[in-house]
Amino acid sequence: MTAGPVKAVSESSEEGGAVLDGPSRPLLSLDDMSVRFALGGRRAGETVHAVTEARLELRPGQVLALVGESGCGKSVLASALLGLLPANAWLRGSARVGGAAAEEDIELLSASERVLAGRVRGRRVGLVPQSAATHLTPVRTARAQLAETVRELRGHEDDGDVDELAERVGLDPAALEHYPHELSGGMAQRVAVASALVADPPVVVADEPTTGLDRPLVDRTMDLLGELANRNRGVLLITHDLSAARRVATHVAVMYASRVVETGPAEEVFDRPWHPYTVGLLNALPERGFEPIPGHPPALTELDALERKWGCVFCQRRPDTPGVAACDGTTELVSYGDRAVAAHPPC
Ligand SMILES: Nc1ncnc2c1ncn2[C@@H]1O[C@H](COP(=O)(O)OP(=O)(O)OP(=O)(O)O)[C@@H](O)[C@H]1O
Ligand code: NI
Repeated sequence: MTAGPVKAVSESSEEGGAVLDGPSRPLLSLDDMSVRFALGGRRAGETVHAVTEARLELRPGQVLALVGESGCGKSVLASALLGLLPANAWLRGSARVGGAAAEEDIELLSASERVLAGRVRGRRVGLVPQSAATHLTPVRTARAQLAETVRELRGHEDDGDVDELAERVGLDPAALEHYPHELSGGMAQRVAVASALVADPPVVVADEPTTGLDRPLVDRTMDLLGELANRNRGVLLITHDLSAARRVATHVAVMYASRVVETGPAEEVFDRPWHPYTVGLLNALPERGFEPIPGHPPALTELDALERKWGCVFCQRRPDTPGVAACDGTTELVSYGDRAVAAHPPC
C-alpha cells in the first residue's frame, strides 16, 4: 500500500549508523508474495494457497492492521517474514525489510537461517507471536527468559532492564518470577510483547497481541503499538479485533481467502469501504448490528480452480451486498490514489 504523508526519518540506523534525510524508505515491502503448503498423507497432491500475491508496504510511523477472518492467511504471512514456516511451505515473490540505505535491505523470503537468526529476528523485525504462552519455555521463569533475550540482543543486561520492559507492557515485575504455567494468558501475552521490544526493532509484527486481555489492557497494548509508530517504527498488527485496530491503525489491509482485497488509510477504509468483504466485516461489528457475513470462505485447496472459474471468490459467497458496485471478476489489486481494491471499483 502507499502511505499518506510520511515523516522523514532522521536518526541513526542500527546497522550502518548513517543518518537518513529526505523521504523515508519503506521498512517492509511485500511484492507478489505467495505461500503455499503441500499437503501430505491422505491429502497428498493437494496444495493450500495460504497467501496469494500479497503486495503491501509499511513505512515509518505506520500501524498497518492486517484484518480478515480466521484462516485467511494472516499468521502464515507473518511467519513467512521471519522464516518460521514448516518445511512443506513453498514461497514465491519478495519481502524486503528496508534499512537506512538500499545496501542494508534484506530479502526475507530467500534469507538463510543464519541471516534470519543473526540479523532479522528481534533486531530488524520483532515478533509478538500468536498464542504467546506456547512460545515460552516451561521450565524457566518469565524473568529468566526475558533476561536471556536482553543479553542476546543487547549484549549485556542490567538489573533494571527487565523490570523496565515489564512496566512498559503493563506487567507487575513481580509477576516475572512465575513459570509460564503460572501466568494467565494475558500475562504471557505481555511477556511476548516485552520480548519483541527488547532491541527496539524498526518493524514489529504483532499477531493477535491482545488475545486473552480485557478491554483496558487491549487499549493499553494498542496504545503501546501506537507509540512505537510515533517514534517512527512500523507495526504490522494482525488482528480479528477491528475495534482495537481502529484505535491505532493508520492503514488497513483486508485479507480474504489468501489475498489482500483492499488497502488504504485506516480512516477512509473504515468509513468508506469499497470491497464488499470489508463492508461485511464492518457490518459484523457490535456497534453496526453484529450482522455476520453469510456462508463460508472457500477451501484454500480449491482456490486456484475457484478463481479461474469465478474471479472474485467473495462475490461467489455473497453476490448481493447492497450499495456496492458490481464485481468485474478479477483478483488483481488496483490502485486508486493511496487506496487499492481488488475486483470491485470504488463506489
Ligand atoms: N503447515 C501448514 N500446512 C498446511 N496448511 C497450513 C499450514 N499452516 C497453515 N495452513 C493453512 O493456511 C491457511 C491460513 O492460516 P493462517 O494461520 O495464516 O490463518 P489466519 O488468518 O492467521 O487465521 P487466525 O485468525 O485463525 O489465526 C489456513 O487454511 C491453514 O489451515
Ligand atoms: Ni466480487
